[in-house]
Amino acid sequence: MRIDVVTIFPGYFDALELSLMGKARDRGLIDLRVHDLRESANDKHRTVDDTPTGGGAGMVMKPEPWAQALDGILADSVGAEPGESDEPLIIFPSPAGEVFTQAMARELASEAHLVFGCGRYEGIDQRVFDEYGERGRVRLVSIGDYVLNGGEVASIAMIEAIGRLLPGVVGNPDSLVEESHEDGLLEYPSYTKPAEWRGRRVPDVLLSGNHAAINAWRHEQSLERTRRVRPDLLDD
Ligand SMILES: CN1CCN(Cc2ccc(Cn3ccc4ccc(-c5n[nH]c(N)c5C#N)cc43)cc2)CC1
Repeated sequence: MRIDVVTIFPGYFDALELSLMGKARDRGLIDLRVHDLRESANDKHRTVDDTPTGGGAGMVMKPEPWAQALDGILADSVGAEPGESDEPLIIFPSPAGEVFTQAMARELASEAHLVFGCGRYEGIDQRVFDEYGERGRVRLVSIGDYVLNGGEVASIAMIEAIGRLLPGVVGNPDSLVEESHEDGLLEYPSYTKPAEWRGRRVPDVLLSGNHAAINAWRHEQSLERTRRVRPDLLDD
């Protein structure tokens, strides 16, 4: 999968050189390209923002630098493999977006080419979304009901959630199956050695070697935790 990121803070994405994402890049499973939006601003001061038309607080990101950056990426995008979507999907993190979920991560993991447009200030001129929404596929996506200062942290979260689902990225694919939200439930509690720690014992069933009983206990624990913490996940 090719992933392009457009941002005025490229340094945020150094985090994706670490751990599993870094290994996936080294192995060619993810082709991550980070673009500094200011390099697409042609004035002397590399201006990317201006005051909101109609008044209001803060600044809004100008459309021209975004168009130069996105046009360059789309022009450079190659055809997809059979079964993959042709056009790159442009994702703009936004507090006004559809909420990112594990199901969306799974859906986006089948894309050949994703582009993340990281806004800052009070957001991006609406005409950028209109222009690229008419020309191709655009989704505004939120990682949760709270306000961040820009789209970078959200993009890193989504890239990690999507990237870890790609074949070969996570060592043992079985570990992707029993995770929170993968089966619609929260994950069961996990334990390791020692069997007793500060007087707290690991549940006996986990030491029994009875895998049917262990699986039943784990499913019940997932259900109980989901009922207690996220009853909304159990609504039909
Ligand atoms: C006139 N209006 C103008 C907008 N403000 C609201 C507002 C809009 C954006 C920002 C900062 N910001 C800029 C780009 C950007 C991208 C994503 C996110 C983001 N936050 N939370 C998530 N889950 C996010 C995600 N994903 C935040 C971003 C701050 C305040 C109201 C008044």
